[in-house]
Amino acid sequence: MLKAKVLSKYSGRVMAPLMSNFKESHGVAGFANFGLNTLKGGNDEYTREMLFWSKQVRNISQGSFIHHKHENISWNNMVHGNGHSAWYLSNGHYSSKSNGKSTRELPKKLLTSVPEFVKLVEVGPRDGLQNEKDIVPTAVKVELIKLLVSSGLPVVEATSFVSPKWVPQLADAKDVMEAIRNIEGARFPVLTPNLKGFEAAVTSGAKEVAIFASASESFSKSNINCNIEDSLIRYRDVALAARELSIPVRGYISCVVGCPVEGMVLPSKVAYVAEQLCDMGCSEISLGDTIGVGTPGTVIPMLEAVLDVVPVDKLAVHFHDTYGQALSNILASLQMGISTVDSSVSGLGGCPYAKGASGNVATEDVVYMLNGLGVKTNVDLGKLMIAGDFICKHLGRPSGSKTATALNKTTIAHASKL
Ligand SMILES: CC(C)(COP(=O)([O-])OP(=O)([O-])OC[C@H]1O[C@@H](n2cnc3c(N)ncnc32)[C@H](O)[C@@H]1OP(=O)([O-])[O-])[C@@H](O)C(=O)NCCC(=O)NCCSC(=O)C[C@@](C)(O)CC(=O)[O-]
Repeated sequence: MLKAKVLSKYSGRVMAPLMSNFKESHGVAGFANFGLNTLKGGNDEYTREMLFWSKQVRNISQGSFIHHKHENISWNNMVHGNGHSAWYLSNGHYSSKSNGKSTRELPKKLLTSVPEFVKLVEVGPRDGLQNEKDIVPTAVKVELIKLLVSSGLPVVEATSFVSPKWVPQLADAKDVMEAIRNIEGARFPVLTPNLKGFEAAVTSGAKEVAIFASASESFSKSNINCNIEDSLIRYRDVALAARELSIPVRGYISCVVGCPVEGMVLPSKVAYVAEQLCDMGCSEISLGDTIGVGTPGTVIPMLEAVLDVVPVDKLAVHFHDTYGQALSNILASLQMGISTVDSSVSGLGGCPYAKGASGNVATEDVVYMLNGLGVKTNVDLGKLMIAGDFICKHLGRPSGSKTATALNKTTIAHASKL
């Protein structure tokens, strides 16, 4: 019932435009075409949904979407500043602020379901720094966290209480927690893979924890050294201990679209793990495209499957940007009602157990897009860029954020004319 409702609600709005892209890319080989190849792979579940969408495209192509295309948005509009996305200012900057219209006033068919407020969960200090070749000093991590909080981010994932043999980059978890103990204005969840990690986290002052399961057996084994069922048993113990202390638990699911070893991951597998995490009392479930292979074409069916079993207000999305698809996937997720988005300042990150995966979507890019949509985040983009500059200088490399790069270039270009 819910499934049918979700499909009828989203397939027309979201999938019709997407299907024409599928058609165009049909037949292109390689992993970059991951979504489509999985659809072509003869998998029944996908094939059924594919047929459904094709029908929707035929029905809609004569009607609302094509017609709508001419109504409000054109590329010229956007670039020259009459649209909602970017405004050229006299100081040589583009502002991503919308032109004062709320999301509700934006083109109705595509954007009415986008939430008015999005909670950003900054994962840079944890997901970002866990993958650095050189270990970042504790003092730098702490300064980064302070700068991120001062930009207005409401949640900053601070570190992980995992085995230091597995992730030496975060072996200073206790010291980080000690140093940020008195920082106000944000919440600081930490990753805990088992009871040992949970107890250490609580002793170090953690008030929120996150457990991290996988939708792929192979990734579960390489990341936490056990299969999915055993991980769920472990996590039930953590969730129980947390409930006794009234500590909220976030549940992650990795590899929600693809796995570095197994390839395609079925939406039903993701939904199964999501339901288990929900049943054990997770207050939020973050769906991670760990290797960044998803496109809206694979992300939407996955979200539909999860929405059948977990209420939308409990869901968060976590996209790595390996194939440059993260922002489109986020927009599709927002259109489906999800209002919590994970991101990483300057696009830091990657998972040490997912070879080839690049960083998370950059927080600066997400804030820029949300500003353009008129969606509130309470994050100050300028202050966020200061945090990004700080960590990039320390790491000795350019920002992974296109927004930060563009705004910094504009500033330099403008200054050189003065
Ligand atoms: C889960 C384990 C511990 C199992 O590791 P194991 O080796 O199977 O565990 P064990 O119970 O046999 O213990 C081995 C040693 O680790 C110690 N140990 C055991 N637990 C802890 C602990 N909590 N803290 C500190 N030490 C610990 C334990 O005491 C023992 O020490 P020894 O006796 O050899 O000296 C290990 O595999 C591990 O730490 N894995 C974490 C790996 C990790 O952090 N990966 C990155 C997470 S990112 C992710 O999952 C994706 C996500 C969330 O970002 C979403 C996305 O991007 O999509």
